[in-house]
Amino acid sequence: MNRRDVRAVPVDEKMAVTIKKVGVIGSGQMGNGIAHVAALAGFDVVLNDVSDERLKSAMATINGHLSRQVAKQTITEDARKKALGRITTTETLDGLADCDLVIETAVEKEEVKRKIFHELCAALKPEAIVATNSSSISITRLAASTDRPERFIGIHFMNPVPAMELVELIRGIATDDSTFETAKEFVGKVGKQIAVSEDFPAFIVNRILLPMINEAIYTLYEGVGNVEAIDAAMKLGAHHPMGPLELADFIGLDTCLSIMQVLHEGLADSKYRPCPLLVKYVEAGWLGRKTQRGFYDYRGDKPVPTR
Ligand SMILES: CC(=O)CC(=O)SCCNC(=O)CCNC(=O)[C@H](O)C(C)(C)COP(=O)(O)OP(=O)(O)OC[C@H]1O[C@@H](n2cnc3c(N)ncnc32)[C@H](O)[C@@H]1OP(=O)(O)O
Ligand SMILES: NC(=O)C1=CN([C@@H]2O[C@H](COP(=O)(O)OP(=O)(O)OC[C@H]3O[C@@H](n4cnc5c(N)ncnc54)[C@H](OP(=O)(O)O)[C@@H]3O)[C@@H](O)[C@H]2O)C=CC1
Repeated sequence: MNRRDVRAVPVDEKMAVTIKKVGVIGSGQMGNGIAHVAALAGFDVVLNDVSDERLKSAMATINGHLSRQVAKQTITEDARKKALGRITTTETLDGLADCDLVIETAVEKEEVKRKIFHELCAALKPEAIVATNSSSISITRLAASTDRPERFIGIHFMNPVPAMELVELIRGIATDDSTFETAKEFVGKVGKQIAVSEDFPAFIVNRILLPMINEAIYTLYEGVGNVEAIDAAMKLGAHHPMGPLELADFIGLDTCLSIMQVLHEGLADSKYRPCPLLVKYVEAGWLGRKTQRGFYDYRGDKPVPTR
Protein backbone atom coordinates (compact mmCIF):
# COMPACT_ATOMS: atom_id res chain seq x y z
CA MET A 1 0.00 0.00 0.00
CA ASN A 2 1.53 3.37 -0.94
CA ARG A 3 1.15 6.64 1.01
CA ARG A 4 -1.82 7.74 -1.13
CA ASP A 5 -3.63 4.48 -0.27
CA VAL A 6 -3.01 4.97 3.45
CA ARG A 7 -4.48 8.47 3.25
CA ALA A 8 -7.55 7.11 1.45
CA VAL A 9 -8.52 4.89 4.41
CA PRO A 10 -11.72 6.46 5.88
CA VAL A 11 -11.39 7.78 9.42
CA ASP A 12 -13.42 6.14 12.13
CA GLU A 13 -16.36 8.55 12.52
CA LYS A 14 -16.64 7.72 16.24
CA MET A 15 -13.12 9.08 16.72
CA ALA A 16 -13.72 12.40 14.91
CA VAL A 17 -13.69 15.27 17.42
CA THR A 18 -15.14 18.78 17.31
CA ILE A 19 -12.88 21.24 19.09
CA LYS A 20 -14.77 23.22 21.73
CA LYS A 21 -12.48 23.09 24.74
CA VAL A 22 -8.73 23.61 24.43
CA GLY A 23 -6.19 22.72 27.10
CA VAL A 24 -2.86 24.56 27.22
CA ILE A 25 0.00 23.11 29.26
CA GLY A 26 2.58 25.65 30.46
CA SER A 27 1.69 29.27 31.15
CA GLY A 28 4.88 30.92 29.92
CA GLN A 29 4.95 33.39 27.07
CA MET A 30 3.73 30.86 24.46
CA GLY A 31 1.05 29.26 26.64
CA ASN A 32 -0.29 32.71 27.53
CA GLY A 33 -0.37 33.73 23.89
CA ILE A 34 -2.13 30.56 22.73
CA ALA A 35 -4.71 30.81 25.54
CA HIS A 36 -5.24 34.47 24.57
CA VAL A 37 -5.92 33.88 20.84
CA ALA A 38 -7.97 30.71 21.43
CA ALA A 39 -10.22 32.44 23.99
CA LEU A 40 -10.65 35.47 21.72
CA ALA A 41 -11.71 33.09 18.94
CA GLY A 42 -14.47 31.70 21.19
CA PHE A 43 -12.92 28.47 22.47
CA ASP A 44 -13.17 27.51 26.13
CA VAL A 45 -9.61 27.31 27.43
CA VAL A 46 -8.10 25.49 30.41
CA LEU A 47 -4.61 26.73 31.22
CA ASN A 48 -2.32 24.41 33.20
CA ASP A 49 0.97 25.06 34.99
CA VAL A 50 2.83 23.67 37.96
CA SER A 51 1.96 26.43 40.41
CA ASP A 52 -1.02 28.62 41.21
CA GLU A 53 1.30 31.61 41.49
CA ARG A 54 2.41 31.11 37.85
CA LEU A 55 -1.20 30.79 36.73
CA LYS A 56 -2.26 33.98 38.53
CA SER A 57 0.59 35.87 36.93
CA ALA A 58 -0.31 34.35 33.52
CA MET A 59 -3.91 35.56 33.81
CA ALA A 60 -2.65 39.06 34.67
CA THR A 61 -0.35 39.01 31.63
CA ILE A 62 -3.13 37.84 29.31
CA ASN A 63 -5.42 40.56 30.65
CA GLY A 64 -2.65 43.13 30.10
CA HIS A 65 -2.22 42.07 26.46
CA LEU A 66 -6.01 42.02 25.87
CA SER A 67 -6.32 45.48 27.45
CA ARG A 68 -3.59 46.78 25.14
CA GLN A 69 -5.63 45.52 22.19
CA VAL A 70 -8.70 47.34 23.59
CA ALA A 71 -6.66 50.55 23.93
CA LYS A 72 -5.50 50.12 20.31
CA GLN A 73 -9.12 49.43 19.29
CA THR A 74 -8.23 46.07 17.69
CA ILE A 75 -10.79 44.39 20.01
CA THR A 76 -13.74 45.70 22.05
CA GLU A 77 -13.97 45.82 25.84
CA ASP A 78 -16.78 43.27 25.61
CA ALA A 79 -14.50 40.87 23.63
CA ARG A 80 -11.79 41.28 26.29
CA LYS A 81 -14.21 40.43 29.12
CA LYS A 82 -15.68 37.46 27.27
CA ALA A 83 -12.24 36.08 26.33
CA LEU A 84 -11.01 36.33 29.93
CA GLY A 85 -14.21 34.65 31.12
CA ARG A 86 -13.53 31.68 28.83
CA ILE A 87 -10.16 30.91 30.45
CA THR A 88 -10.00 28.72 33.56
CA THR A 89 -6.83 27.43 35.21
CA THR A 90 -5.69 24.15 36.73
CA GLU A 91 -2.56 22.91 38.48
CA THR A 92 -3.22 19.28 37.53
CA LEU A 93 -3.28 17.42 34.21
CA ASP A 94 -6.51 15.76 35.39
CA GLY A 95 -8.04 19.23 35.11
CA LEU A 96 -7.67 18.89 31.30
CA ALA A 97 -9.68 15.64 31.17
CA ASP A 98 -12.62 17.01 29.16
CA CYS A 99 -10.57 18.97 26.60
CA ASP A 100 -10.93 18.12 22.90
CA LEU A 101 -7.47 19.43 22.02
CA VAL A 102 -4.52 19.87 24.37
CA ILE A 103 -1.51 21.93 23.28
CA GLU A 104 1.67 21.39 25.30
CA THR A 105 3.82 24.52 25.68
CA ALA A 106 6.11 23.59 28.58
CA VAL A 107 9.89 24.08 28.39
CA GLU A 108 11.85 22.85 25.34
CA LYS A 109 13.15 19.72 27.07
CA GLU A 110 12.23 16.35 25.63
CA GLU A 111 12.18 14.49 28.95
CA VAL A 112 9.80 17.08 30.47
CA LYS A 113 7.46 16.84 27.49
CA ARG A 114 7.51 13.00 27.46
CA LYS A 115 6.61 12.90 31.15
CA ILE A 116 3.75 15.35 30.59
CA PHE A 117 2.33 13.31 27.67
CA HIS A 118 2.52 10.09 29.65
CA GLU A 119 0.46 11.58 32.52
CA LEU A 120 -1.83 13.60 30.27
CA CYS A 121 -2.93 10.68 28.08
CA ALA A 122 -4.02 8.70 31.14
CA ALA A 123 -6.45 11.53 31.99
CA LEU A 124 -7.73 12.38 28.48
CA LYS A 125 -10.69 10.94 26.55
CA PRO A 126 -9.49 8.66 23.70
CA GLU A 127 -10.73 10.90 20.88
CA ALA A 128 -8.95 14.02 22.15
CA ILE A 129 -6.09 15.38 20.03
CA VAL A 130 -2.72 16.06 21.64
CA ALA A 131 -0.40 18.68 20.15
CA THR A 132 2.96 20.14 20.98
CA ASN A 133 4.15 23.69 20.42
CA SER A 134 7.75 22.43 20.42
CA SER A 135 10.20 24.61 18.47
CA SER A 136 12.42 21.80 17.32
CA ILE A 137 11.87 18.30 18.78
CA SER A 138 10.82 15.35 16.59
CA ILE A 139 7.02 15.08 16.47
CA THR A 140 7.31 11.38 15.63
CA ARG A 141 9.44 10.74 18.72
CA LEU A 142 7.14 12.75 21.02
CA ALA A 143 4.09 11.01 19.50
CA ALA A 144 5.64 7.66 20.35
CA SER A 145 5.55 8.59 24.04
CA THR A 146 1.74 8.85 23.88
CA ASP A 147 -1.02 6.25 23.57
CA ARG A 148 -2.32 8.02 20.41
CA PRO A 149 0.43 8.73 17.83
CA GLU A 150 -2.22 9.01 15.10
CA ARG A 151 -3.94 11.80 17.09
CA PHE A 152 -0.72 13.69 17.84
CA ILE A 153 0.58 16.69 15.85
CA GLY A 154 2.96 19.66 16.00
CA ILE A 155 1.09 23.00 16.12
CA HIS A 156 3.94 25.49 16.27
CA PHE A 157 2.86 29.07 17.03
CA MET A 158 5.29 32.00 16.72
CA ASN A 159 6.12 34.56 19.40
CA PRO A 160 4.38 36.89 20.23
CA VAL A 161 1.35 34.75 19.42
CA PRO A 162 -1.27 37.52 19.20
CA ALA A 163 0.84 39.44 16.66
CA MET A 164 2.42 36.77 14.45
CA GLU A 165 0.45 35.45 11.48
CA LEU A 166 2.06 32.03 11.07
CA VAL A 167 1.61 28.59 12.61
CA GLU A 168 3.66 25.64 11.38
CA LEU A 169 1.81 22.31 11.22
CA ILE A 170 3.99 19.22 11.49
CA ARG A 171 2.72 15.67 11.10
CA GLY A 172 4.52 12.82 12.80
CA ILE A 173 4.89 9.60 10.83
CA ALA A 174 1.61 8.26 12.29
CA THR A 175 -0.51 11.46 12.36
CA ASP A 176 -3.78 10.72 10.59
CA ASP A 177 -5.60 12.94 8.10
CA SER A 178 -8.48 13.76 10.41
CA THR A 179 -6.06 15.05 13.08
CA PHE A 180 -4.26 17.18 10.50
CA GLU A 181 -7.54 18.60 9.14
CA THR A 182 -8.88 19.32 12.64
CA ALA A 183 -5.65 21.09 13.60
CA LYS A 184 -5.73 23.09 10.35
CA GLU A 185 -9.32 24.17 11.03
CA PHE A 186 -8.43 25.19 14.59
CA VAL A 187 -5.49 27.30 13.38
CA GLY A 188 -7.75 29.00 10.82
CA LYS A 189 -10.32 29.78 13.53
CA VAL A 190 -7.68 31.52 15.67
CA GLY A 191 -6.88 33.69 12.66
CA LYS A 192 -3.50 32.32 11.63
CA GLN A 193 -2.03 31.09 8.34
CA ILE A 194 -0.33 27.70 8.15
CA ALA A 195 2.94 26.51 6.68
CA VAL A 196 3.23 22.73 6.54
CA SER A 197 6.61 21.38 7.53
CA GLU A 198 8.02 17.89 7.34
CA ASP A 199 9.21 16.44 10.64
CA PHE A 200 12.91 17.41 10.59
CA PRO A 201 14.84 19.10 13.42
CA ALA A 202 13.51 22.63 14.12
CA PHE A 203 11.07 22.46 11.17
CA ILE A 204 11.18 25.46 8.75
CA VAL A 205 11.25 28.77 10.65
CA ASN A 206 13.78 27.75 13.29
CA ARG A 207 15.95 25.79 10.82
CA ILE A 208 16.57 29.15 9.17
CA LEU A 209 16.17 31.65 12.04
CA LEU A 210 18.16 29.98 14.82
CA PRO A 211 21.42 29.49 12.87
CA MET A 212 21.19 33.23 12.05
CA ILE A 213 20.79 34.06 15.74
CA ASN A 214 23.61 31.64 16.68
CA GLU A 215 25.84 33.32 14.06
CA ALA A 216 25.01 36.72 15.56
CA ILE A 217 26.19 35.36 18.93
CA TYR A 218 29.41 34.08 17.30
CA THR A 219 29.85 37.57 15.81
CA LEU A 220 29.65 38.94 19.35
CA TYR A 221 31.88 36.16 20.79
CA GLU A 222 34.60 36.80 18.20
CA GLY A 223 34.48 40.55 18.83
CA VAL A 224 33.37 41.49 15.32
CA GLY A 225 30.85 43.86 16.89
CA ASN A 226 29.27 44.62 20.25
CA VAL A 227 25.61 43.96 21.12
CA GLU A 228 24.49 47.41 20.01
CA ALA A 229 26.36 47.27 16.69
CA ILE A 230 25.13 43.77 15.79
CA ASP A 231 21.50 44.59 16.50
CA ALA A 232 21.67 47.99 14.77
CA ALA A 233 23.34 46.34 11.76
CA MET A 234 20.53 43.85 11.26
CA LYS A 235 17.69 46.28 12.09
CA LEU A 236 18.91 49.11 9.87
CA GLY A 237 20.92 47.11 7.35
CA ALA A 238 18.54 44.20 6.78
CA HIS A 239 15.25 45.75 8.03
CA HIS A 240 14.65 43.10 10.68
CA PRO A 241 12.04 44.31 13.21
CA MET A 242 14.33 43.26 16.09
CA GLY A 243 18.08 42.76 16.14
CA PRO A 244 19.12 39.07 16.44
CA LEU A 245 20.38 39.46 20.02
CA GLU A 246 17.26 41.35 21.10
CA LEU A 247 15.23 38.59 19.43
CA ALA A 248 17.25 35.86 21.18
CA ASP A 249 16.48 37.54 24.53
CA PHE A 250 12.81 37.74 23.52
CA ILE A 251 12.61 34.03 22.56
CA GLY A 252 14.57 32.97 25.69
CA LEU A 253 18.24 31.93 25.57
CA ASP A 254 17.42 28.51 27.07
CA THR A 255 15.00 27.87 24.21
CA CYS A 256 17.55 29.14 21.64
CA LEU A 257 20.19 26.77 23.07
CA SER A 258 17.82 23.79 23.12
CA ILE A 259 16.90 24.40 19.46
CA MET A 260 20.57 24.62 18.43
CA GLN A 261 21.29 21.40 20.35
CA VAL A 262 18.45 19.61 18.54
CA LEU A 263 19.77 20.87 15.17
CA HIS A 264 23.35 19.91 16.06
CA GLU A 265 22.46 16.43 17.28
CA GLY A 266 19.68 15.75 14.78
CA LEU A 267 21.55 16.82 11.65
CA ALA A 268 25.04 15.86 12.88
CA ASP A 269 26.60 18.86 11.17
CA SER A 270 29.17 21.07 12.94
CA LYS A 271 27.66 24.17 11.31
CA TYR A 272 24.93 23.97 13.98
CA ARG A 273 27.37 23.99 16.93
CA PRO A 274 25.83 26.22 19.64
CA CYS A 275 28.04 29.23 20.31
CA PRO A 276 29.95 28.76 23.62
CA LEU A 277 28.85 32.27 24.63
CA LEU A 278 25.20 31.21 24.34
CA VAL A 279 25.98 28.22 26.54
CA LYS A 280 27.65 30.52 29.08
CA TYR A 281 24.69 32.89 29.29
CA VAL A 282 22.31 29.96 29.85
CA GLU A 283 24.62 28.48 32.50
CA ALA A 284 24.60 31.86 34.26
CA GLY A 285 20.80 31.78 34.32
CA TRP A 286 20.77 34.85 32.05
CA LEU A 287 17.93 33.65 29.85
CA GLY A 288 16.86 36.98 28.36
CA ARG A 289 13.74 39.01 29.08
CA LYS A 290 12.11 36.34 31.24
CA THR A 291 14.94 36.51 33.81
CA GLN A 292 15.55 40.26 33.26
CA ARG A 293 19.05 39.62 31.91
CA GLY A 294 20.50 38.24 28.70
CA PHE A 295 22.32 40.10 25.95
CA TYR A 296 20.59 43.12 27.51
CA ASP A 297 19.92 43.95 31.15
CA TYR A 298 16.22 44.78 31.53
CA ARG A 299 16.23 45.74 35.20
CA GLY A 300 16.40 49.49 34.62
CA ASP A 301 14.21 51.94 32.70
CA LYS A 302 15.58 50.84 29.35
CA PRO A 303 17.55 47.78 28.17
CA VAL A 304 21.33 48.10 28.59
CA PRO A 305 23.69 45.82 26.57
CA THR A 306 25.62 43.36 28.76
CA ARG A 307 28.63 43.29 26.33
C1 LIG B 1 11.48 30.27 18.65
C2 LIG B 1 10.36 29.73 17.86
O1 LIG B 1 10.03 28.54 18.04
C3 LIG B 1 9.68 30.46 16.78
C4 LIG B 1 9.52 31.92 16.97
O2 LIG B 1 8.54 32.38 17.48
S1 LIG B 1 10.82 32.85 16.49
C5 LIG B 1 10.33 34.50 16.88
C6 LIG B 1 9.46 35.06 15.81
N1 LIG B 1 9.11 36.41 16.18
C7 LIG B 1 9.76 37.46 15.70
O3 LIG B 1 10.65 37.33 14.88
C8 LIG B 1 9.34 38.76 16.26
C9 LIG B 1 10.11 39.91 15.66
N2 LIG B 1 9.56 41.17 16.18
C10 LIG B 1 8.45 41.75 15.64
O4 LIG B 1 7.86 41.26 14.68
C11 LIG B 1 7.99 43.03 16.29
O5 LIG B 1 9.07 43.61 16.97
C12 LIG B 1 6.79 42.81 17.29
C13 LIG B 1 5.57 42.33 16.52
C14 LIG B 1 7.14 41.86 18.40
C15 LIG B 1 6.46 44.14 17.94
O6 LIG B 1 6.16 45.05 16.92
P1 LIG B 1 6.10 46.64 17.21
O7 LIG B 1 5.59 47.26 15.98
O8 LIG B 1 7.37 47.09 17.79
O9 LIG B 1 5.15 46.69 18.43
P2 LIG B 1 3.65 47.06 18.67
O10 LIG B 1 3.06 47.97 17.65
O11 LIG B 1 3.67 47.50 20.08
O12 LIG B 1 2.95 45.62 18.58
C16 LIG B 1 2.43 45.06 17.40
C17 LIG B 1 1.38 44.06 17.84
O13 LIG B 1 2.05 43.03 18.58
C18 LIG B 1 1.44 42.87 19.87
N3 LIG B 1 2.52 42.53 20.79
C19 LIG B 1 3.74 43.10 20.87
N4 LIG B 1 4.48 42.51 21.82
C20 LIG B 1 3.68 41.55 22.37
C21 LIG B 1 3.87 40.58 23.38
N5 LIG B 1 5.02 40.46 24.03
N6 LIG B 1 2.85 39.76 23.66
C22 LIG B 1 1.67 39.83 23.01
N7 LIG B 1 1.44 40.72 22.01
C23 LIG B 1 2.43 41.56 21.71
C24 LIG B 1 0.83 44.20 20.16
O14 LIG B 1 -0.26 44.11 21.05
C25 LIG B 1 0.36 44.64 18.79
O15 LIG B 1 -0.89 44.00 18.53
P3 LIG B 1 -2.03 44.70 17.64
O16 LIG B 1 -1.51 44.65 16.23
O17 LIG B 1 -3.24 43.83 17.87
O18 LIG B 1 -2.17 46.08 18.14
N1 LIG C 1 9.84 31.43 23.20
C1 LIG C 1 9.52 31.37 21.91
O1 LIG C 1 9.78 32.30 21.16
C2 LIG C 1 8.84 30.15 21.38
C3 LIG C 1 8.80 28.99 22.12
N2 LIG C 1 8.18 27.89 21.59
C4 LIG C 1 8.13 26.65 22.36
O2 LIG C 1 7.06 26.76 23.29
C5 LIG C 1 7.39 26.07 24.50
C6 LIG C 1 7.32 27.04 25.65
O3 LIG C 1 8.19 28.12 25.43
P1 LIG C 1 8.05 29.47 26.29
O4 LIG C 1 6.62 29.78 26.52
O5 LIG C 1 8.91 30.45 25.63
O6 LIG C 1 8.73 29.02 27.64
P2 LIG C 1 8.61 29.68 29.09
O7 LIG C 1 9.87 29.34 29.80
O8 LIG C 1 8.19 31.11 28.96
O9 LIG C 1 7.37 28.92 29.74
C7 LIG C 1 7.33 27.55 29.99
C8 LIG C 1 6.29 27.35 31.07
O10 LIG C 1 6.06 25.97 31.25
C9 LIG C 1 6.07 25.71 32.64
N3 LIG C 1 6.35 24.31 32.91
C10 LIG C 1 7.54 23.68 33.07
N4 LIG C 1 7.34 22.37 33.31
C11 LIG C 1 6.01 22.17 33.30
C12 LIG C 1 5.18 21.04 33.52
N5 LIG C 1 5.70 19.86 33.81
N6 LIG C 1 3.84 21.19 33.45
C13 LIG C 1 3.29 22.40 33.18
N7 LIG C 1 4.03 23.51 32.98
C14 LIG C 1 5.36 23.40 33.03
C15 LIG C 1 7.13 26.65 33.17
O11 LIG C 1 7.08 26.75 34.58
P3 LIG C 1 8.50 26.99 35.39
O12 LIG C 1 9.09 28.23 34.81
O13 LIG C 1 8.03 27.10 36.78
O14 LIG C 1 9.34 25.79 35.08
C16 LIG C 1 6.75 27.91 32.44
O15 LIG C 1 5.68 28.58 33.05
C17 LIG C 1 8.77 25.44 24.26
O16 LIG C 1 8.61 24.15 23.77
C18 LIG C 1 9.36 26.36 23.19
O17 LIG C 1 10.34 25.73 22.41
C19 LIG C 1 7.55 27.89 20.37
C20 LIG C 1 7.54 29.04 19.63
C21 LIG C 1 8.21 30.25 20.06
